[in-house]
Amino acid sequence: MTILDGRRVAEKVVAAAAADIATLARAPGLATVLVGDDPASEIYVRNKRRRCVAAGIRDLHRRFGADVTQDELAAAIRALGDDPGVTGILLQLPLPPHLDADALVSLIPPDKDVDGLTETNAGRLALGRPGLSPCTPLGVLELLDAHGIALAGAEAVVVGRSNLVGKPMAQLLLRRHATVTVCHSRTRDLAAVCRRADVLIVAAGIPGLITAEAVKPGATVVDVGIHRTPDGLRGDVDFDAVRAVAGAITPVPGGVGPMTIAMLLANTVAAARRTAGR
Ligand SMILES: Nc1nc(=O)c2c([nH]1)NC[C@@H]1CN(c3ccc(C(=O)N[C@@H](CCC(=O)O)C(=O)O)cc3)C=[N+]21
Repeated sequence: MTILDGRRVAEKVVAAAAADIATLARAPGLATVLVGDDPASEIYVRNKRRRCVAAGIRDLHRRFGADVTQDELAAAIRALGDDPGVTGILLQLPLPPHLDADALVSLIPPDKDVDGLTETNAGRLALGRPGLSPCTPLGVLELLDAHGIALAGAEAVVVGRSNLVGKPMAQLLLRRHATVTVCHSRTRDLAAVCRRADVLIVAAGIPGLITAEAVKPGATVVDVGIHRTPDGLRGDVDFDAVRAVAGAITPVPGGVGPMTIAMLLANTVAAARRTAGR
């Protein structure tokens, strides 16, 4: 059984991004936009900024109170979009409920959209054209590739259908010639579908959802979930039970999370190149 070590692979991706940045005429500038005071979001954004700064990215953080209006935030995102010194924009989700996240994401110029969340980038991914894709699914692929896990012709099952993870994950796996099934909360007999998977990717947001009976012996299991429990950080996969049947598995923490941040750096470099026309 192989542990898919996200921290180790992330180090390599970050080092490659830092080397790329050193060759650019001007360092990329990433605007992380954080609204409100959700403690988990604060930790994620702090980690993202720290890694970016260490790689030579200019940190253009913007912080707004939970009571910011849609119009104020829209004006701020438009200003970042117009600012040539800002080469990437990340709007941390979720937003407080009075804000329309879709409308705000739509204001991000597609070539500054380091999260790959705009309609343009989702469409580019669906059509197989070059663009920016979401960091978490990109990180999952990078982690699988680093461990030589074959995707062409493999049965891949994705649990979860969010715009940030499940849907783009399915698109990326299709692009890599996997046979892709997408499951969700209304799937009948989730365990039976998951058991077909050679590669099982779980992004459901439900702690411990995947137990050993849902995993084919020898399968690769990637856990995108992250939950703060009294026993510490846990994923969507019952790690201790599933590791006994899986051929390879990601830990939480130390699996997909560090890869997400590493791919943010890679996307920030790609976005800077796109906006500079290189
Ligand atoms: N617009 C947007 N883009 C995102 O990419 C995005 C988002 N919104 N909203 C929330 C999720 C969550 N996310 C994580 C990033 C890093 C870790 C990470 O570094 N995890 C560490 C543990 C860190 C800790 O929580 O202590 C690990 O798994 O080893 C986790 C989760 C990005 N997200």
